[in-house]
Amino acid sequence: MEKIEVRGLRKIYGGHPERAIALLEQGKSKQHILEETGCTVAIQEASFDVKAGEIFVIMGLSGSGKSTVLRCLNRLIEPSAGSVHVDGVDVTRADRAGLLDVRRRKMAMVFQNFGLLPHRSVIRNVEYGLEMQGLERSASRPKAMQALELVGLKGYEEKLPRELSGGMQQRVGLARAIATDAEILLMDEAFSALDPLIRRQMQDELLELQSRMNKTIVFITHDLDEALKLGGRIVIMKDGRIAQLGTPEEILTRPADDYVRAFVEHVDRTKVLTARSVMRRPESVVHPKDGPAVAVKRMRESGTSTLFVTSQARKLVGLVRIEDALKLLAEDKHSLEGALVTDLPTTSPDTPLSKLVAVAATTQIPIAVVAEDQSFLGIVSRATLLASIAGEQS
Ligand SMILES: Nc1ncnc2c1ncn2[C@@H]1O[C@H](COP(=O)(O)OP(=O)(O)OP(=O)(O)O)[C@@H](O)[C@H]1O
Repeated sequence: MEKIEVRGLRKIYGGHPERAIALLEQGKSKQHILEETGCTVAIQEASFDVKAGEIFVIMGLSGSGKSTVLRCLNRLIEPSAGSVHVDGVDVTRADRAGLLDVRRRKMAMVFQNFGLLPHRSVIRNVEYGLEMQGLERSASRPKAMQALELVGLKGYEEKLPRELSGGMQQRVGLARAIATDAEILLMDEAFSALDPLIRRQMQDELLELQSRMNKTIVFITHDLDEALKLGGRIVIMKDGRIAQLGTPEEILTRPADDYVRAFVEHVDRTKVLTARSVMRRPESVVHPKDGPAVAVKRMRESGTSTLFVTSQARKLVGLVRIEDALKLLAEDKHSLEGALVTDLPTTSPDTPLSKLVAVAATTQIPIAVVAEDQSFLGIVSRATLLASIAGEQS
């Protein structure tokens, strides 16, 4: 069971949603439906799952339906059709009391314009969500203090929102959401009102916080760079439909259609793509005990002049060059030992291409991608690296 399961979600604004839905099912366009019925189709159809602990980004241009989808999750907007399950409970069927409980305990929202109460001090703003949960001041104060400390605002408790910068105000908004202990944070363009520098700083802080909090976060943005940076997975919305759902790497390397392709065209791929997404399995490897004859044969078969040597447990041992293997063969040696190059360029699978480029510049041999336990995962050759940066699709 996923944390949030959305199935067949639809939202039509206007007086005759049934007619609009019937036309939608006939495959009519948003525009046609608007002209015919006066209804705006905000969500044509959306189905997706959000996993516990992930940052799930909903991204799209203005009017694509992101905010409507987010607000259907806690029914701030009433869906016209479809279901939303949170921890297995259908929110769309919840009664008023059940719904209030979901909004107060399960999901907390962080808004673009911070949503702070101007006449309340910082700490009283953070306590607000806890008051809504019915907590006494004596119980809410320590929780609010803890949340403020987590977002780096210790010492600002008694300030008023207007005495803080935009970035700090949004930290108060975040602290208020965190203090409620809600497992799900709904963040609606939460950083869009901030200056670019502060915005990037807040993104970093959110990632850092998330590594400690492990909440489930649904984050809306119209900014692709922000989506790629924050999203474990990203939904790209277009005209109230999901154009693509995937990891940042999938969206960059395998755009689902021309719309997504055009969207991602100008992204700096070297910051998003990692060694894992461009590495290839080597044609073959050799074990140390296989000896030079086997090594030479494998290199000839695969047309390469080097071969990686791995242990039986697939750990990287080193590399052998064809000229050295031939020399061993001529000397009638049966072990690769004398020809093993062990000082190799290696990298972790999570290294971004921007860093790999620097490694590739220092070596002629492919870079070996190894896991933490030295398991050999694949290779990145200079040619692969250049092609990936240039945006050639695999
Ligand atoms: N209350 C409403 N009444 C009528 N139409 C609405 C209402 N709210 C949104 N819409 C329409 O629904 C569509 C989707 O809007 P929505 O706000 O969900 O998109 P969005 O992607 O979040 O855009 P933005 O980034 O501009 O907020 C748009 O065509 C919008 O005009």
